[in-house]
Amino acid sequence: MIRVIVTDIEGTTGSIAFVHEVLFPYARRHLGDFVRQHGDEPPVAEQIQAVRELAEEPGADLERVIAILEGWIDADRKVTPLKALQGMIWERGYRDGDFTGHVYPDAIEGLKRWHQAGIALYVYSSGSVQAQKLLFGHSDAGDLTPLFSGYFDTTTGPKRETASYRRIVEAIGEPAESVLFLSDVVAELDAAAEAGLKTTQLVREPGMTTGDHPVAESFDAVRLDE
Ligand SMILES: CSCCC(=O)C(=O)COP(=O)(O)O
Ligand SMILES: [Mg+2]
Repeated sequence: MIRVIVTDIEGTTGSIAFVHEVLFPYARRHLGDFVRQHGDEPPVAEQIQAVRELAEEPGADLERVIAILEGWIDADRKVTPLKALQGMIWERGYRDGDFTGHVYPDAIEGLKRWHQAGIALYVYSSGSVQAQKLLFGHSDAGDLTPLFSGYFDTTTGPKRETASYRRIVEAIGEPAESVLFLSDVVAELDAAAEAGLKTTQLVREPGMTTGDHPVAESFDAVRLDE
């Protein structure tokens, strides 16, 4: 019996286009100014130092750090310091009303229905926990954060590694087989299934690569009894 649902964001609760055509370009546009203005503040300084370590360039000055981060945005690297800084930058965009978080109508309804039925809902995204809370807190349908019991990001581990899902299940405190993971990416679902979770792939676009997981075109079609 499914007691917990853990959901991916990009391609699952919301569109890939929103992330790649709105969020990433906004972060890229504001990255340089943000790092120059806030680089001395401890939460930002910590991530700048993490960039130097991850890039193995301990002597990188601020402009070099900015260039490394811009390269990582362009390559869609799911690395923690970039994801943490993007979350901080998006905060202003949401606050100023430059955009709202895209969530598919069927996802909004599905999340509300499952929450109402007593199923605990969690998010697992490469976007930082701050970014996740911002997206659902400033969604097209208003504040959806009361629906969620918790959030996981790359500080728990990469989404394509089985160990990440073992950590999530341990943190949630439920048996793996009572946890359903929703994602559009087969490699993420494979890793979750390897850890014993139930899985369903969201196939929102025709022609997407599928694997050995149940598929659903929308949250309406997600089965909890498979
Ligand atoms: C939290 S919204 C931004 C999502 C993001 O930065 C990203 O890289 C998408 O990752 P996901 O794991 O949701 O596919
Ligand atoms: Mg995804």
